Amino acid sequence: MINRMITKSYKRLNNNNLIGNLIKPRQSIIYNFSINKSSNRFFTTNNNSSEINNTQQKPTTTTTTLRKDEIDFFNEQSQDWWNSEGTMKPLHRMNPFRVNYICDRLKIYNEKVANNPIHLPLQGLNVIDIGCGAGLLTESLSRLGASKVVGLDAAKNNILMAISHASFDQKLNENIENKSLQYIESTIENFSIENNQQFDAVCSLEVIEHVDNPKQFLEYLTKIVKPGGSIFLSTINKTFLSYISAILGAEYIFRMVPVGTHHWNQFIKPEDLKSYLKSNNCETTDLQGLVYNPLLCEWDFTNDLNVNYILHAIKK
Ligand SMILES: C[S@@+](CC[C@H](N)C(=O)[O-])C[C@H]1O[C@@H](n2cnc3c(N)ncnc32)[C@H](O)[C@@H]1O
Ligand SMILES: [Mg+2]
Repeated sequence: MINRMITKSYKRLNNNNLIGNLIKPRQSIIYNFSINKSSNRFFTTNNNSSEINNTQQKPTTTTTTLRKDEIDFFNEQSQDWWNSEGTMKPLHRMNPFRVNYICDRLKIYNEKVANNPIHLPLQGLNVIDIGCGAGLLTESLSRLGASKVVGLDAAKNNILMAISHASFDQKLNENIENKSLQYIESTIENFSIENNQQFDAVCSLEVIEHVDNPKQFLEYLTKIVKPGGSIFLSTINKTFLSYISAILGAEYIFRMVPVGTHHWNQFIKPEDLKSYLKSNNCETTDLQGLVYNPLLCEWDFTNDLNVNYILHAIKK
């Protein structure tokens, strides 16, 4: 029932001429909305840039980390994103692990987090989720009390689905209304040029293997991290085993994700990621392997970095 309502709202948002008319390609688009609970109708406006703190009206960049084929692919997945048994099942199952990882690492490196109440570990923090999809991690970051959470994705349908989904939860709807949770349709390059704000934590999970020019992606990403702030990245290693497991196994044998989700040549070795981070003044402080059991549909941490891994880095 709730899923049908979310999909209906999402379709209404997607058909909303107001949004369609205002879209300017290659510029960040912030969606503000509220829901009238008695009629279940959305009131949406969007606003190019003025809601981002310290926004400068600079031209957007001419280079892009965006691969159009990837964005087309993810735009098509948006309606199934919150189906925990659907094509995003592995991400749904991974979410509690990565949320715990982020909180545990921040507890060590951020004084505020170390002193925060246990149920609101991110209280007082500014956090951004780059390539947020329809908000799996973004929603968790907001629920954990972050004072500002931005979910940013280049796929418009994902941003609209994220807004639709959040609006059916009282707390998240409140957070959107008071702007402590904000969704933006943009790329990292446009956002980092248009916006002066720096964040206590920048997360980009399962994204970098889908972008063009990961080195440049990280140059832009590291610019929006505060000195002493944290970066969380998760992705897939470029090994023989990752081809067998993440492509043959996950796409062709177990049909866990659609065929064509991943391209082996875009996978990244942890040494490369660490060196790109280092060249942007960021030190990797932790690297953990993640392993998925397709029979139990469960993730676990491992010392083996051959397939999936997550890392934490600190900007100096
Ligand atoms: C596999 S999904 C991961 C979603 C989310 N981070 C999660 O783990 O739940 C990758 C997301 O990255 C987005 N994406 C890909 N390239 C991007 C780019 N250059 N800039 C912003 N978003 C991008 C896609 O639209 C897609 O939603
Ligand atoms: Mg992926």
